[in-house]
Amino acid sequence: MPSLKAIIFDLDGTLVDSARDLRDAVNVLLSEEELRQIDLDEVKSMIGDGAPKLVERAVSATGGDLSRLPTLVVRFLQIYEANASRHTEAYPGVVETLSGLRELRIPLAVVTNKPYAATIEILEALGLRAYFDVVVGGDTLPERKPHPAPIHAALKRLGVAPEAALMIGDNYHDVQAARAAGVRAFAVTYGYSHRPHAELGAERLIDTMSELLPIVVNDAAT
Ligand SMILES: O=C(O)COP(=O)(O)O
Ligand SMILES: [Mg+2]
Repeated sequence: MPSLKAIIFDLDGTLVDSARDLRDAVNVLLSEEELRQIDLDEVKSMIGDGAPKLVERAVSATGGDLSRLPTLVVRFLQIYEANASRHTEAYPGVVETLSGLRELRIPLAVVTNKPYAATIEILEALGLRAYFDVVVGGDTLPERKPHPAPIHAALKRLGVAPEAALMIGDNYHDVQAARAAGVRAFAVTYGYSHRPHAELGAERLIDTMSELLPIVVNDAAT
């Protein structure tokens, strides 16, 4: 990858496993609404398209009143933002990889559909904030992935052309957004993909983040 000038990471399901904190916050909301609780697998199938969509899916799956959605999303964010990093942890190999990429002086960005405030809280709590030159949240712009605008915004702030960048995500919307932005995309085979990894359309699949650094180093050497 000789021309690689920046790497853009998705957050949930790619850098961090945040499903337990999301489940717990959703369940506080659901119990306030006197709706049934959801389990970890259910919440994983609902993550990926931002907080409003997560709340909509959870309320709809548990038979709640969707006409109150805007209020419920505001309440969910209050609950979640106060507890976003209790159980959330970086996946294996993430810290070493980010540190190795920084040593190679490759600019790094996070482009996530998670709201910006919770994103920063998690990155700071896990000691990851300093690795990233740019962080774009799900509420930073009017558009979010799979729209290419958040990726374009990150690249503009990094001063890097799309063809010199690589996106890494766990979900279809990451690959779609990257494609629409003219950026290459890899996908991880863990995380919360809603469809089989082979069908994500990624140029390459990686089973753990530890695979990334050797790929970047080897490609740069060829
Ligand atoms: O908050 C979400 O639903 C997903 O966030 P992600 O874009 O980091 O996977
Ligand atoms: Mg994700």
